[in-house]
Amino acid sequence: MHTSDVNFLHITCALSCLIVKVLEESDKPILLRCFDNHVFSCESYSHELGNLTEFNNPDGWEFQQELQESYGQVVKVHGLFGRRELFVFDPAALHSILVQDQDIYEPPETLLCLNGLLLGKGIFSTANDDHRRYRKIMTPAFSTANLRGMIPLFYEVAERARDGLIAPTVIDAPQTIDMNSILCRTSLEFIGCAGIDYSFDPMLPGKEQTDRYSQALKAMLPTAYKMQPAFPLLPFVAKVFFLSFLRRIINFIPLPALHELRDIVDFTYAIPAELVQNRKAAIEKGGPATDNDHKSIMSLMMKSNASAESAMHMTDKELVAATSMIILAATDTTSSAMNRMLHILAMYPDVQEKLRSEILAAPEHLDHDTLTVLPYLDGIVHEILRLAMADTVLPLSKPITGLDGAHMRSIKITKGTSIHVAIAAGEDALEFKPERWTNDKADSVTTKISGVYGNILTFIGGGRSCIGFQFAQLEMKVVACVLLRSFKFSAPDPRIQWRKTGLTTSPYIDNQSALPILVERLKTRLAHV
Ligand code: HEM
Repeated sequence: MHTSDVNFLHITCALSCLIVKVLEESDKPILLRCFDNHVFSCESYSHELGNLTEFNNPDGWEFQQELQESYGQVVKVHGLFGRRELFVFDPAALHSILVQDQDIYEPPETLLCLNGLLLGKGIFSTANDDHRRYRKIMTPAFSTANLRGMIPLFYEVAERARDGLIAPTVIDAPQTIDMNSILCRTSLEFIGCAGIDYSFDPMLPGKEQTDRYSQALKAMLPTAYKMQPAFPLLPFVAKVFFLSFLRRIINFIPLPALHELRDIVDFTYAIPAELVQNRKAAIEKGGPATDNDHKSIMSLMMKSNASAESAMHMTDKELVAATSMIILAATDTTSSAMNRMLHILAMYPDVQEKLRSEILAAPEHLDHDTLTVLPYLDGIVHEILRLAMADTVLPLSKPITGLDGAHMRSIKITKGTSIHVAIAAGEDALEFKPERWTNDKADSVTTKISGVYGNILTFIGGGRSCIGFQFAQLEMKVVACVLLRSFKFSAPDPRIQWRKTGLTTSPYIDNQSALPILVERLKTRLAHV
């Protein structure tokens, strides 16, 4: 089964664009055991913006694919004002960057500063020990035991989407529905309810989603990226100016995008700040704020404030930053993956029917452990999330040849070089094969690349890997179980194109974000809708 027409593989990272920066001069990091290929330099670029335009272009994934196909395992690309950057596909190099030598590769300071100015101090705006501290505080909230407790919430949200957003439209006859808007609302509501115990959207029939907080968060990064050429100044700005002074200066700079961004930042601070205060007050009174409260990620994180270890305590500001960061990290990424899933299922009726049979043979409400082991569902979700199968990517063991003709087994990386981590590669990378995941086949590949499981880099790997990958997989599984029991999906609009939007990809038709799919109610199977 080939899906080049869907280009379904590209789901990218939450916030940091998968660029890391080398912190020390070193011969060590990139050990390339590649065949006699060249470190090619990408020829076409602008002197000011380098290759940024190509990377940020809605069709930027094609550019990355072209780089890999035309040049090889390591490509020299151009950053802002002619800076040398590397694009790396080689699995041994990726392992070195993400796992083995991760301490000498960190996200660029500009990016950490940007995230810090927009969201506050937290997991997305810090490096080294600070980052490790935030990760240590947040990790227990994503434990299997806690995820088990969240499953009923996931079902409650998916069923509200089914009953409020889809069923009323298809009650009499099949209809073409924009599933993108429904899945975006659903994924936000998932993280709202299970993440911070806050309902963004009642998901009632005929009502548009109007939550201003989520819309402001969504607009934050695209608005900031309008000022990307000024990003190199951010570390200086963050070091020299107090935030309160900076805020005052902004009022006098005649840049509409900057003012827009200031208002977004103010607004997105207010809601989590209120949530944190309410939760603290409830805890002080001795009980949870609501019935679900004790299960949400936020309240689980707040538990660390009772820890005897003071480094595990979070200030109110840190909790506010963590709230916004979790919502940003969890929303577009998951809705993009769920969109892919429905698009693929609508394109391949046999796959959809096979999955529906497995779901119908199981009880209607599954617990965590059953959701993790339904084999075909598991294969589909892994396959949708898969980005690269490294064992087929690169011939190994031979040195690389530099532009000067010299053979190299390693490349000297100068301090400050930015490295782009390639997350989609592989000979059969564009083929949709859920079967490759059955019986743990994917884990038996020979060349390991450091992802969180089974040789994929969808969630990156190492110390900055996605903390919510199991949360996301469970959301996708619950959505598949609830929707496939009730509806049949078919005839996706052939004009749907997957485009890079900010940091993830979304389905588009004529420059509008949309995933029109024909939805039919399965009457015999759904008495209650
Ligand atoms: C299909 C859905 C998802 C995808 C593809 C995804 C992907 C990623 C990637 C690639 C990173 C690394 C970013 C970087 O280093 O620049 C990341 C980090 C992160 N993700 Fe996810 N993510 C998803 C869902 C979620 C969810 C549902 C949550 C929370 C509930 C979450 C929370 C986080 C956090 C907190 C980090 C930062 C980890 C750190 O820096 O230590 N993600 N995610």
